[in-house]
Amino acid sequence: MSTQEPTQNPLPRVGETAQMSRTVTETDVVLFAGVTGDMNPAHMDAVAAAAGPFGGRVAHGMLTAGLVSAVLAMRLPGPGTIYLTQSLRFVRPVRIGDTVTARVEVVEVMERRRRVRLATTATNQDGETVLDGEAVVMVPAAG
Ligand SMILES: C[C@@H](O)CC(=O)SCCNC(=O)CCNC(=O)[C@H](O)C(C)(C)COP(=O)(O)OP(=O)(O)OC[C@H]1O[C@@H](n2cnc3c(N)ncnc32)[C@H](O)[C@@H]1OP(=O)(O)O
Repeated sequence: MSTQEPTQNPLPRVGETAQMSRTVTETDVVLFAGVTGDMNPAHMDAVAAAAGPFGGRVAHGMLTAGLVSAVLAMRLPGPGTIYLTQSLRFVRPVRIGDTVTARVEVVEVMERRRRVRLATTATNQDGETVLDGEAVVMVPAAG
């Protein structure tokens, strides 16, 4: 019989950062439209989108936001993370072929309730911010 306490998932520290990059493809946009049902012509119809505010098709804003979710889940805090809240500002459009880097930075750790607040941003290949916001997540003690 073991008398050892079970180990807990570690909480991150304020100032820790993580990021992931992805080049957004035609396939990404079409698959995202199919999964969500968001067939907005701004994403799916080149002719209609050409007459729109961006002069062409753009990626779904929530696809870009999904890249933030991926960083939270896979890097920081990492696997097991549970989303609680996420604010978002879509600052610039993301076009097919753009390489988006989603980045998160820990700004507050609430140890007792195992909650973490993070600044969340995404930039394009030119270093321009395309999305910013803030997330609060829970880091379960186990799992
Ligand atoms: C439903 C889905 O299918 C649709 C999508 O997913 S569309 C894809 C996701 N969205 C985007 O790609 C939009 C990207 N955003 C932009 O390109 C720009 O924000 C804009 C062109 C929409 C507006 O830019 P601009 O005209 O330059 O605006 P200003 O800088 O002049 O600001 C005017 C005021 O508006 C405020 N503001 C601007 N952008 C945002 C934003 N994303 N969220 C909240 N507020 C925004 C800005 O702060 C100014 O406010 P102020 O009080 O006057 O300072």
